[in-house]
Amino acid sequence: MLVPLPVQEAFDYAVPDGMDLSRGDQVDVPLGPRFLRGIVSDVFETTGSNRKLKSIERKASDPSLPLGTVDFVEWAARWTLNPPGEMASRALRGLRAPRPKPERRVRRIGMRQPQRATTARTAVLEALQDRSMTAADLARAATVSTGVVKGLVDEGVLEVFEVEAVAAFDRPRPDHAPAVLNPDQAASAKAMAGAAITGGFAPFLLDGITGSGKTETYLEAAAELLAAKPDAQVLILLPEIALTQALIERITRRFGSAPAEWHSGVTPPRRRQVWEAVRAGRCNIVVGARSALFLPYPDLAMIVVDEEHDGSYKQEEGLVYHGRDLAVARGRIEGATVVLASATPSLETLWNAQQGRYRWLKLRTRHGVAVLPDIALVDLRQNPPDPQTWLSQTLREEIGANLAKGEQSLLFLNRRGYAPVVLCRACGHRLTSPDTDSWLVEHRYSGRLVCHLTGFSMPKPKACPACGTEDTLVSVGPGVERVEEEVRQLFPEARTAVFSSDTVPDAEAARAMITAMAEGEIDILVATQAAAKGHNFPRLTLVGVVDADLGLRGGDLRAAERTYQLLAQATGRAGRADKPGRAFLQTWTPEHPVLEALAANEREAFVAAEMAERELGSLPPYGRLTALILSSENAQALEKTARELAAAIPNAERLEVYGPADAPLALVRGRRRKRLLVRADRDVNMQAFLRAWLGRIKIPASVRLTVDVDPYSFL
Ligand SMILES: Nc1ncnc2c1ncn2[C@@H]1O[C@H](COP(=O)(O)OP(=O)(O)OP(=O)(O)O)[C@@H](O)[C@H]1O
Ligand SMILES: [Zn+2]
Repeated sequence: MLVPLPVQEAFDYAVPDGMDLSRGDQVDVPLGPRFLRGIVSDVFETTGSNRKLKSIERKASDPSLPLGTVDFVEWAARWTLNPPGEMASRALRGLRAPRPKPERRVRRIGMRQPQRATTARTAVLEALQDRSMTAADLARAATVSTGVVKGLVDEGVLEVFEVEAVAAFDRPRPDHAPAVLNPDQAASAKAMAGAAITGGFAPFLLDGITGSGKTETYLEAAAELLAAKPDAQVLILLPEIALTQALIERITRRFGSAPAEWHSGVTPPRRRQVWEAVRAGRCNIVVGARSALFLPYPDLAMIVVDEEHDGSYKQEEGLVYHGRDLAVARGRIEGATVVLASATPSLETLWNAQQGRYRWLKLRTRHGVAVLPDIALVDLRQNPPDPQTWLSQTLREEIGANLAKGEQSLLFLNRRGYAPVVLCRACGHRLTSPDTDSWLVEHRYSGRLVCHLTGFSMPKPKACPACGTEDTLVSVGPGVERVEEEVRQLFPEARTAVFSSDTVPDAEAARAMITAMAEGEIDILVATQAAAKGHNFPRLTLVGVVDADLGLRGGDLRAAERTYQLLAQATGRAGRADKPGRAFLQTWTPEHPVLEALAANEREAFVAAEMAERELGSLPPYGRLTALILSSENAQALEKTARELAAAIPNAERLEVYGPADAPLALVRGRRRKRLLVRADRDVNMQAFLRAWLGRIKIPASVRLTVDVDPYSFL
């Protein structure tokens, strides 16, 4: 039995006589004074008189989980070392949400006629006929006010009744609005669709430059699959909620019906509807965030992981897992086709493609007349911005010229807020978060200083908290808000906007901003990575990267890879339609290999150099890593646990453990943090090693241990 508790084992319960159970069934089981919802993982006969087992209370009326879903959560738990019951409870999330409120609709009572037939009333009855609708829909259909509908209800011509709101997911129509694919696209779509129709695990890398039509291609593959197998289910994962609206609209246009949407921004009642529809096979296409992997698909035939390289697929809080890796695992378990799509695939995925584990499909050109933008490096040593400004002469002139032509520009800076650091001119004190090792970032829109790590915020103080002098706090460095300020001063007549998670907090706001951009209502968009990936802005022809060195300074395992990906994505927004695009990267180190590779559009050379470095250190994808993070409010308990953990390391070959050491972020929300890092060759069974190790020691309640298999953050 898998029950949602932080333990590694499954629980045993006795099956009452006459209860017919099988793997995947939902049951309620007693645990102490409570009942918990469990998933049956195994049913077996015991012999002999073992200890007395408690009995299952009842079999739930909720639908069972499909076997593939149970296999998947168990596999995911073993791989990530998360408790299986907690993984399983992920798969029940939508079911725990409340049902939507019943819908109130109106319908006619027999053939009763109104006493006085006005034009408005006749229009209502004509619009309604013998159907039922909500009063609001009916009024809209008849173009009258809802008062007219209400009048007819009061008179007894119409009646109000309640129906359970069932989400109807219309079947996608594969022949609704097919795209005409170019030869590369068509060959790729055919390969993916063919594999999905045949069935069996088939992983693909869909490797196409930005704007080459990867989305177009996998949607055609999905269409071909659904034409051959109308009951098949397709899951499309996106790294950011901000990208979902555009894709949903595209799918709706392509298939004549909207897909289901699944992410944290979807209301709980809606999530319940989606869960039930997916389980019942009433829904064929799901667009979602990584958590959509846990839905109970009975017939999953294709999983697309769009922008597969994106670090947002890694869930860092709570249950730590990598959505892309779990997508591949789910595909293997379901015997499905998995499509990893990207213009800048991760080194892990490229490695798998090179090894022949993934079939490698390539789209080499942009669709139609569009071409990749020309990328130029702006050497800030030759061409420095004026003091307290951030745009070089070159970039200013380019933006001005673009504006004069009536074309759109995007300025990319991956930093939210106004200024990343606030310091005191009098004593040099830098303002930090009170309980966390991080600088406070100034936000002018909200007038607050914000810790980006924990969300802590406070008003900007008048006096320095260290020396008490007034009016000495200065903002150092730029964030997007500050670049926007500069743009407004330089080009007061331009329509300027900021796109970051502060100005675009949810899917609705993203849709509004993307529409404004697509319709040409914005001239200059200053954006963080929230706008730099995946979007399709047809009128955008100039991209300026304000600080191309930013991501290279961190120096963790993937700093170069991530910077390459992010800047290739950002510059790839330019020139996607008929007009050619240009991109300018401002840098103090134009000789950096990452920037040289970007400017020369030489991804292969960059990848080869980066792979060679990883191979030297036996680092991913040539080796495997796992991080162990210990944290506690109690410094002594933390020290002691770290020492015990270090003393309990099992012997193992081709595997090393580094640490414990203070984490770079040594204090978060008042908790001290220590890290250990395990590196192993690829053929070492990392999970078995970790289980043996962690089985040797007991972690006290005051210390939290997080196991991060394949870490992306090293803080
Ligand atoms: N075969 C086609 N017919 C018509 N339009 C196409 C075709 N292929 C691509 N396009 C258009 O080209 C543009 C880019 O395509 P798409 O968004 O699918 O590219 P992508 O490779 O997914 O992009 P990115 O990696 O940058 O997110 C879109 O406007 C799309 O409609
Ligand atoms: Zn001071």
